[in-house]
Amino acid sequence: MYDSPLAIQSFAEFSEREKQLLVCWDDYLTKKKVPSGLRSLISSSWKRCERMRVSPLQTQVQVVSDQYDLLQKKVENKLLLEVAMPFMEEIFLHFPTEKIISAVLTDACGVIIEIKANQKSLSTAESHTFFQGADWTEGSAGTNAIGTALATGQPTQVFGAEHFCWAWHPWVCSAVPIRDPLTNKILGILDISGEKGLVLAHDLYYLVSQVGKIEHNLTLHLTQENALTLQTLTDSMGDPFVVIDVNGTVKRSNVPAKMMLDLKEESILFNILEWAADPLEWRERLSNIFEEKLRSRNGTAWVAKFYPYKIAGKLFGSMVLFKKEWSQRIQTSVGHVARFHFSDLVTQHPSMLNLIEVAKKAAFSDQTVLITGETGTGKEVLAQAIHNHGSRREGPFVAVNCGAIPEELLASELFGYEKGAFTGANRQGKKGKFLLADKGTILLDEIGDLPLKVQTYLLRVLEERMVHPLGRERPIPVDVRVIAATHKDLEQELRKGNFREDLYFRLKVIHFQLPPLRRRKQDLPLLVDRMVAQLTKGKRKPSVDPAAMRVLEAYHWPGNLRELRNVLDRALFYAENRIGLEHLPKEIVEQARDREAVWIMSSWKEKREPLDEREKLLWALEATRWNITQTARILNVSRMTVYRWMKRYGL
Ligand SMILES: Nc1ncnc2c1ncn2[C@@H]1O[C@H](COP(=O)(O)OP(=O)(O)OP(=O)(O)O)[C@@H](O)[C@H]1O
Repeated sequence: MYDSPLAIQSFAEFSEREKQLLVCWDDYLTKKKVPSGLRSLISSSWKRCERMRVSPLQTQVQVVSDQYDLLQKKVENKLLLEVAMPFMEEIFLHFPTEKIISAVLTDACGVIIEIKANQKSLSTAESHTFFQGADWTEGSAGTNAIGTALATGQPTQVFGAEHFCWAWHPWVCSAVPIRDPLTNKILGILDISGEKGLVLAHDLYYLVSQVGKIEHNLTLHLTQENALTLQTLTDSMGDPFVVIDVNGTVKRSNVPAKMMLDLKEESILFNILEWAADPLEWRERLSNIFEEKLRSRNGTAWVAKFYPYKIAGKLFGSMVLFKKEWSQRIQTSVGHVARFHFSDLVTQHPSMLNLIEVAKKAAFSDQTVLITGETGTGKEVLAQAIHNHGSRREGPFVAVNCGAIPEELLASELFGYEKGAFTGANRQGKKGKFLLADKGTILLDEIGDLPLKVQTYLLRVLEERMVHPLGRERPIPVDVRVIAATHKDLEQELRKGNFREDLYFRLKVIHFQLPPLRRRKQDLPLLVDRMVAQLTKGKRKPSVDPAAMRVLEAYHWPGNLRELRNVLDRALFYAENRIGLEHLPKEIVEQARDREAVWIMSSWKEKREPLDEREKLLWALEATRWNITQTARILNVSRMTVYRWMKRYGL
């Protein structure tokens, strides 16, 4: 049989085809044989329905979403909804006014998340479970344009008795998958369903062209979002990052670049830093990946790694990532002095308060301490506070980032070497970090990255309290308190064979696990206040708007305290005497709002007391900072309804 995506080719064959299809449907169900007059896309779908035990006599489909789940789905599909809605409105305007016809949008699982129709159509659709939250996949609803388009990934029209379930035989529906422009994954389905007689009124090709426009707009949004995500991501990186054009003009830079390299947008990268090589030469090299050494104005040595920035094969410039030279990077605290004290660990969180109490006691012992926690939770800050509180406070605090040192140099960096120990070694020999930390504390940061060979040396040092510099016959006694830190799950590394069990138990004599910031939200106002004070260093301290604080409280902080500090640093860079929403990265504001909206819905759910219309409206308006579109989405009504209710309740 022909396999056009269209159910019928011309209106002239309408009644003939209608009868033919009914016979096909009857034959298939009674005689169990595939009728010849059927499009193969339909016969394949019927077979799938049989396998999935869909009842051809069912009159309803599964409803998977209650109000809360539906809201979750809307939040997850926020961008799709935002982009598709204007096109659904446009389609709706083309509908014949008195006819039963609706435009719907589903998510990638075939669940309806938006519907546009006149009142009459809505009531009819309601009786056929064609409403928000209903599952229109083939498994739930049998052959239908939405489910079959999802199953085949193709634009699909399903007419009359082509529907596997008789209850939808009075209908015709057309559906087109909307795909993610970047990954080509189906994001959802746009569908028009209506009375059978309207088969030609809603041309499948019109829908295809509307979906084309939706996908185009999605590309534009994604490009903008990517730029925003990139900005937030690069701001929270901690290392300077810039994008330059082919002339070396800085087009984009993150906060660390502005602060540490004193770079401004539109300045010429090659003119403002002191380069080891002639910048003119390597301008030519921008189409390749390469590294260059340089010094910033304060004398810090950096390595800049250039990555070509190409769009569709054309070179636009370069993305440049700066890293401190490893010799400067491995030592995280400056001048072997610990800056942080327990008084810096502001908290009201019960488990943090308890941790601080135990850590204060631990500060007076010489036992090895292991500090674990996600990146940026303050592991080094805690290590410094322990050092500064105990009897070693007058001694040095040496912090070593084990993950930043090339593996072949790690042992000599930690334990030192005698003069002439190996080719390329410093003539005078080198005192290792352990000896530098004598009478003080050594922090072995990123201990999870320590190669197995060096783990063996370290275990020996811990057991013997002696170091063996390379090339030296006799070991040297050393009096060091060891604190190790990692964001890795060491037990998992142990199971994978990447970490020695004996070393693990030796290190975790006292173990502190720092909670992520999202689990100590009550500390946010305190932390913000303290960090803003630290960052403004005695200058006039800007206030933080309550709205901005609420966003900070709602955000989930994957980069923890470091990310918070970077966000505040960035905000202070732009703000004058108050930090407002406009000074926070847009992505953080939007994510926080979405989360809050979900939270509001869940608290309604928990409350279980029916809220009246005005109360619900107020909650939703508050949650979205009076954003009408978002409020409408939360309440599952149109924007016009929100305006009407606001007027009705004098809001
Ligand atoms: N209690 C605090 N008060 C102020 N700032 C803090 C505090 N804790 C952490 N920070 C900030 O967060 C940054 C990251 O902290 P720290 O380096 O201790 O985290 P970490 O857990 O060791 O991170 P990583 O695992 O990435 O090494 C610090 O540089 C500091 O700016």
